[in-house]
Amino acid sequence: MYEQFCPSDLHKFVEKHMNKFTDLMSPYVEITFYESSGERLKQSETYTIIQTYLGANSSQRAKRLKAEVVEDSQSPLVLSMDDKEEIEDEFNGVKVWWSSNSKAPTRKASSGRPNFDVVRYLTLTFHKRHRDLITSSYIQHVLEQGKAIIFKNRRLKLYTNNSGCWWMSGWSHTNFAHPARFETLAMEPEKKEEIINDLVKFKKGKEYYAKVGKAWKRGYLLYGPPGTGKSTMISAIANFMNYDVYDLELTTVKDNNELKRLLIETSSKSVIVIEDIDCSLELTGQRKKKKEKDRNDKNEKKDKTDKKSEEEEEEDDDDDDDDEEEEKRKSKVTLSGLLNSIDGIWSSCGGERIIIFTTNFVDKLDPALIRRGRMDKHIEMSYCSYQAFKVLAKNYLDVESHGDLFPIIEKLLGETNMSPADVAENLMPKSTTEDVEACLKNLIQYLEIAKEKEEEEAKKKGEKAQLVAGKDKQELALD
Ligand SMILES: Nc1ncnc2c1ncn2[C@@H]1O[C@H](COP(=O)(O)OP(=O)(O)OP(=O)(O)O)[C@@H](O)[C@H]1O
Ligand SMILES: [Mg+2]
Repeated sequence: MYEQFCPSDLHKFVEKHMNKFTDLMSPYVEITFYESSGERLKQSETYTIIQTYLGANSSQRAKRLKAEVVEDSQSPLVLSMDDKEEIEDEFNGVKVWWSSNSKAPTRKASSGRPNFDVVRYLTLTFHKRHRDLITSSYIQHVLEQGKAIIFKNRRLKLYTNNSGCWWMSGWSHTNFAHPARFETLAMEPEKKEEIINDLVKFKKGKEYYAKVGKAWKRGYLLYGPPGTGKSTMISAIANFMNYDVYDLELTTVKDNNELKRLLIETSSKSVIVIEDIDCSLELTGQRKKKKEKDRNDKNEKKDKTDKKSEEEEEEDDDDDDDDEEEEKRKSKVTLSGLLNSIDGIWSSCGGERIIIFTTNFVDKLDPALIRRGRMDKHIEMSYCSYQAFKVLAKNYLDVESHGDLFPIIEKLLGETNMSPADVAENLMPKSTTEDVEACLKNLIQYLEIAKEKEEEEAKKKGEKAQLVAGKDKQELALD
């Protein structure tokens, strides 16, 4: 007995064989990229990357686009090709076509449970004579470009190891949204240019570092008085490089092992920051010195006091317990631990990292810590120069000159030390009625007061020095 064919079966049969026939005859090849794969229908990373590439390339050409809000992206809306849309792309003079498609859900997933998810996929079509070029180079190009766009658009992250709980270690993060940029950073244009060039060279240096056999990293030491823009510079660097920031608080790191682990956990394309390095490291030394001093003081006291009351002794015991608890919480990171960790991170995971130390007192630092190779570039952040003031005036007041006030400010800035933070503070209008002239006059007044104070202090110092010199002379004469 022949099986009976119903009309729909016949239709399917004809369609299937027609498709096979056209496939055989067609000079075109198709590659399909599915949106999700595997039992748990995990979103395919490749699909997202290609979709991003096509979104960037198609938004000008495609007529129907899909808009989505994507977490972790800087742009509020991310555009991509809508369903059943097709666009043309060209690579090395070869045309290819991409189409965005979807299939109705299959009735059952392999788990046996009903499956309601629409299957989405992107199809790449090209002539079979370009098979090699497309499979070896074009797809690679699409993936690289797509990744670069995702990287450029992502939100930067600020990681901190300071959770507030001494027993908890590891990084926690939040979005990094500091507005500082090199354009708004007040410093001499040549110096700024030099730093930007250094960063650009570093970013493009992957092959160079590989060639000379060095880990792809760069260390910066930013030093200068408070309020001269060290932290602002770090944010400007992170924004310029599009790198995440790891703000490493050394004083909450338990010991050298934890420090090493934290550094190894940092990702590539990041800035690792240790602020006020002089304070962080001295803690260990200071703590030891302080403890020794306390112990000596106590012993001295004991000798002097013949007998102590029981109450006093109990108090002392409590103090010791507190000391021990405090001691446990304090960082046991040592200078050599820090040096080893820094060198370790470069050798074990060498990819694209910048490490920045800041300090107010560069002379206090151990030369080993800041030697070239560890801290490749030493950048002095200095008091506000006239050039730096001009950047601040443009930022805060949107002016590049104003009557004869700029030359007065130039003269005063040359005669006194004022940080850009103080200058900026004085340039900000104190009320809605204050105009540019009022703000500049405020600054002039502040600069004059600062100058007078500096002169007075210098005078006092001079008098003191004279006094000391006079005394020394007298003593010498008596001898
Ligand atoms: N060079 C600068 N360019 C632009 N703004 C600056 C500059 N220096 C300081 N400022 C302003 O002053 C504020 C304080 O500066 P910042 O925190 O960067 O100083 P710092 O050198 O890190 O100081 P500290 O040594 O106390 O940490 C910033 O928020 C910024 O508004
Ligand atoms: Mg700072």
